[in-house]
Amino acid sequence: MAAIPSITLKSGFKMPQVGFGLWKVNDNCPDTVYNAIKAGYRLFDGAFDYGNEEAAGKGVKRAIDEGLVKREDLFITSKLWNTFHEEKQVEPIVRQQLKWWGLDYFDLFLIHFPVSLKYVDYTKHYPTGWTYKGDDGVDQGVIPINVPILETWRALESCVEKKLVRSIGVSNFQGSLLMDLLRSAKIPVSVLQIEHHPYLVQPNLISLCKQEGIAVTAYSSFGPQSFVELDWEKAKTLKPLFEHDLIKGIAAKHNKTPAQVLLRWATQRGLAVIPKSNTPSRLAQNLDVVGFDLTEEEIQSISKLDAGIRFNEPVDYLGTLHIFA
Ligand SMILES: NC(=O)C1=CN([C@@H]2O[C@H](COP(=O)(O)OP(=O)(O)OC[C@H]3O[C@@H](n4cnc5c(N)ncnc54)[C@H](OP(=O)(O)O)[C@@H]3O)[C@@H](O)[C@H]2O)C=CC1
Ligand SMILES: O=C1CO[C@H](CO)[C@@H](O)[C@@H]1O
Repeated sequence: MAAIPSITLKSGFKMPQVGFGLWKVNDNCPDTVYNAIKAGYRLFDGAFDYGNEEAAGKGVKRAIDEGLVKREDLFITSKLWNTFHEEKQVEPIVRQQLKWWGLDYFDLFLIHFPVSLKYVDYTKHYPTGWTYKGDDGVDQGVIPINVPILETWRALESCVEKKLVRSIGVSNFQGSLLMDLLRSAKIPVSVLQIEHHPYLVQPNLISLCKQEGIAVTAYSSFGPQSFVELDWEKAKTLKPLFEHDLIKGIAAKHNKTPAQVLLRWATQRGLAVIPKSNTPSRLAQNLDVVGFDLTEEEIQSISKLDAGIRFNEPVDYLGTLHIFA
């Protein structure tokens, strides 16, 4: 299997181009992380919101204790949840997340969504998520607060200065908001993590990042699949990419699986990917996505499936919760 290339970030640190996503990795998370390291994964994409940072840290610790890897061989990403955007909340929660992982620094820390919500006591409601119930058992929804992104960014810059975090970035930002942040960031935005699959290609946003030297990480690379798993109606209305004739045809030509073609379509265009799998054979297969090349024509034909369909849209859930009422 071909070695995983690295992307040099604006911070100067290197990020592996293929990593392992930790959302919905719940049962046996320590073993999954340990087995992923054994299979060759070096980047793990976590978040406060995934509720499994302590469990993931156990897998990392076991791999380090057994001498499979050293800390510096790994690239650990985590994210700031929406309820910690206030300046005073940022550093304490970064320190708490490091504690859960058993680490003294994160390689990368991202603002998870450009959505600032009222602080929730995570010792009572963990993970906080989009819907949490108050002590009275009533769904309080999520409460917006007036914290500009720059306040949160400054607090993350301070975490870099304190060496709690090596590189910082954002997730789920679109072009204009990213451009606004770039005007004021003192420490560069190293990474933008976005939903990206053939039904949501976002070519202009990716071009902007390329121009600015910001690495782009694609999440939900398999499109509907990740959301069908959650029973989201919108995802069920689209043809699963694994069953799409175009993707299946290209996969057969290269003797690869549709999943590998979808990941290669992204990596060959310079994006990083972070597929998640709870299935050991798929976990291994998703790492083998840099050692073959699609033709330019194949890449273009996959990109033409673009339908501008976004599954992970907070406005959908925020609207449902009537938080602005
Ligand atoms: N910044 C953000 O807001 C977000 C970040 N992310 C990050 O991106 C990661 C990946 O995205 P995510 O949405 O989880 O999902 P993926 O796009 O990685 O898809 C996961 C789904 O595909 C299945 N699958 C995985 N590999 C294969 C394969 N080779 N063949 C067939 N099926 C396969 C999995 O099943 P099974 O597990 O059963 O094998 C699961 O149902 C997340 O884990 C998270 O780290 C994701 C969403 C939002
Ligand atoms: O990263 C994630 C995947 O998407 C979910 C739904 O928006 C988020 O809650 C989660 O944090």
